[in-house]
Amino acid sequence: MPARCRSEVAMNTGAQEILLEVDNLSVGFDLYDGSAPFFRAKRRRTEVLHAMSISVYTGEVVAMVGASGGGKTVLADCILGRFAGNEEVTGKIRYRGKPCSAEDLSKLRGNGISYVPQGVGFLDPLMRAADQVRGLARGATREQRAQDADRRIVRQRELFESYGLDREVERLYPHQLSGGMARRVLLMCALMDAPQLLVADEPTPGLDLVLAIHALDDIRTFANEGGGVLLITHDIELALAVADRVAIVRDGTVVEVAPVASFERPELLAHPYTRALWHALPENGFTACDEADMAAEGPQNDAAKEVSHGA
Ligand SMILES: Nc1ncnc2c1ncn2[C@@H]1O[C@H](COP(=O)(O)OP(=O)(O)OP(=O)(O)O)[C@@H](O)[C@H]1O
Ligand code: NI
Repeated sequence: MPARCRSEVAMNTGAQEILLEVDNLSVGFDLYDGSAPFFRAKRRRTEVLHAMSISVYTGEVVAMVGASGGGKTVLADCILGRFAGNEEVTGKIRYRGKPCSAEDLSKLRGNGISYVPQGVGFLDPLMRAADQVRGLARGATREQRAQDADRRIVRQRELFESYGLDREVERLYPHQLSGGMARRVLLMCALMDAPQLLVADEPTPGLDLVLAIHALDDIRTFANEGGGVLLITHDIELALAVADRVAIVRDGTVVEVAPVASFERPELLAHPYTRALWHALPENGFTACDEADMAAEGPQNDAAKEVSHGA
């Protein structure tokens, strides 16, 4: 992992505006008990997000770190207005201060908020790489759409060049792309429409180190130029390399949001789970977490649980 991407690119110093506020979001899914015969199957509600709160300002990268199954992708789906239909959702999501319904959020997708999905299965298997990145041309008239299509070709070629993808790759279908190429195509799809907020769900697995650094630099540069990024990752080292703040997710809730600087001194970290993650970093001795101790201990410093941005 890169030592500190943040030092390589000057930080944005402009006034920050709030882009995204997730406020006390809870999500429960209705599931049917598969062990019972169909006509007796009972519906059971399982809550996977519990009063989750997180904010992202312009100019910052907020990393969301936590174990598998913690609810990070469910949160991303909610922000993108992608609901399965079998869930109950409470709480609020605001974009630029405005409370958004599921419909508002799905309209913002590609029009302000872009997504880098976790799986390469999001690519259309029947569409060539260049067309996936270009997306649909927009415009009220045929002439406007033709102009937009030309602009998209130029932008797609810039992105391909910057990500080291040859012209031959333009014509490949997803099954012909390597894992690393497919991930780059996903990232380029998200950057195509000049979003304000990027929600990136594990954008680097499958990339070699050089490309992972490139992807992180790109995410950092995007924020420095005034965008905001919610970067979902398992990898705390990656989070510390690129983010301004790190939100620690555990069992469907954010247990702590800490500025990256707090990870230099574990006593600045409020929650035992965050400190356990810190101790598990190779440079800090690689000590395994003791789940029982963490369950017994609560956060030690409630005031540090949610820190203000840029703190
Ligand atoms: N449509 C759904 N119906 C029922 N349960 C779901 C649904 N989508 C997700 N879940 C459950 O919600 C929980 C959180 O899943 P999620 O994919 O958000 O975790 P994650 O933190 O993104 O994990 P990973 O790091 O492995 O990607 C899991 O227990 C998952 O099984
Ligand atoms: Ni996930």
